[in-house]
Amino acid sequence: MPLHLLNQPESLAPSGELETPSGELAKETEQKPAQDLMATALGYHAEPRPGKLEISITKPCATQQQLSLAYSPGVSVPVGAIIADPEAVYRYTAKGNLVAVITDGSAVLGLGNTGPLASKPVMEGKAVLFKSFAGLDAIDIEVEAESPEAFVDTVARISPTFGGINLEDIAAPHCFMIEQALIERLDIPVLHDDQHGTAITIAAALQNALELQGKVLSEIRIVCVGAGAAGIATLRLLVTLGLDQENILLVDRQGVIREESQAPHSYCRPFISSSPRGTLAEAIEGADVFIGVAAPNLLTVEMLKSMASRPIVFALSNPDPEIDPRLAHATRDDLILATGRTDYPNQVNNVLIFPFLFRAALNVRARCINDAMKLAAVRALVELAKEPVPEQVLEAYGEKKLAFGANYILPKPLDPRLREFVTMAITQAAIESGIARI
Ligand SMILES: NC(=O)C1=CN([C@@H]2O[C@H](COP(=O)(O)OP(=O)(O)OC[C@H]3O[C@@H](n4cnc5c(N)ncnc54)[C@H](OP(=O)(O)O)[C@@H]3O)[C@@H](O)[C@H]2O)C=CC1
Ligand SMILES: CC(=O)C(=O)O
Ligand SMILES: [Mg+2]
Repeated sequence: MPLHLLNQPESLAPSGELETPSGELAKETEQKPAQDLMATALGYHAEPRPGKLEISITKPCATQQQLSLAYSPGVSVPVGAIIADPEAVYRYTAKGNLVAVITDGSAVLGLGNTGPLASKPVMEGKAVLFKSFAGLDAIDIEVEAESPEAFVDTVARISPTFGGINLEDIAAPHCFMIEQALIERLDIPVLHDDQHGTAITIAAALQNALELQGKVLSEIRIVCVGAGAAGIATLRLLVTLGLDQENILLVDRQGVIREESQAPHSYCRPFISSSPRGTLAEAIEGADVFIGVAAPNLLTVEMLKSMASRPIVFALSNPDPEIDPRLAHATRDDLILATGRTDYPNQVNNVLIFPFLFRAALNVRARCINDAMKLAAVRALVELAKEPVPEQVLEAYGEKKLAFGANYILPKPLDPRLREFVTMAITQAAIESGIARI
């Protein structure tokens, strides 16, 4: 049974009671929905058969002739074709539509280092999203690796099977070196989703939220809690898009990262601050934007109250955000709030991006996923959020109306337009930037 659910009956539930005027949550009434979620989630994963994936075959294999084509002797013919021309593998095998979702289990959602075995439901889940949102076949691979080098070696050795490698839930700082090493070593796209999928989604959501709040990226002051995969990649992308490096305070367990010696790893270096502010409470005072990619319940009511007018709070730790959304909304009515969860408005989650980055990359057989493709993905999400929302999406979410505004800053993950709109934008960027192979 997942430890997280067992140990945290206060885990947020969408239909729980509102907080009391004093700000305390009515815990007793919350336990019921949390227990319901436990039972429902376990039942969903266990029945009618364990897990969320199965393999299906695409060629008939019911007669002697079909068997002799699928297996010996017929199968030797495509083998010969691939020996003669390795690119023929894309014509005669499933490689070109197959993505590996690979983890070492070191940073699983916000649950921490669960190890590879316990990460399997999350990785199967990512594979489900690849298939249902982008039509890509994906298989989860959980690796027991004694070092980052061993992990890289394992992934490189199994890479001939796949058209792309989605690295998932690998903790900083190893994730940076692992992704870079694999990009250099392999000729298929490799992407660490928690870095780039998250950064792209946050960048798009932030641009739209800023527009709604009447603020501009180059002038805002931002506090990011979590100096890991998601935090570092997001700040890098936001700086590329115009955020002033001087206006960033990056916070880890020790507080604002202000000195090299205090930084948990060298990837923090560009974001070391000279500010006198040391604690999160000091950092957040007057800030326009809070980005939480760290752990639950780090942003207190007092901190939220101390932010600038019309603040933006992205509390993105999964499954439990840095602040309870109901508490946040009860504290301020001028904020725009997002979480990583499906059961609240404004889901800022990399699911909006990773299926389509790989769909586009595999469509044109791109050797890698480059910056032009990532920036095109940001723009596509920004634009799609401003289009009228189809009836099908309203039905899927049980909503009467959804329109660009404080409670709808990004398209919903179940929006079928994402597949065409976002994939097309990324594909176009791949072609124009010259990395498409077909
Ligand atoms: N909504 C979304 O789409 C996504 C959300 N996330 C969420 O972001 C979080 C981080 O993920 P990721 O970057 O991949 O993981 P990493 O392990 O790479 O980074 C987590 C970082 O957060 C820090 N941290 C943990 N607890 C605290 C704390 N109490 N105060 C300050 N810093 C803290 C860690 O420090 P230390 O190393 O000392 O533990 C580490 O620097 C997770 O909760 C995850 O669910 C991630 C990706 C996508
Ligand atoms: C969404 C996601 O990838 C994470 O929380 O790790
Ligand atoms: Mg993840």
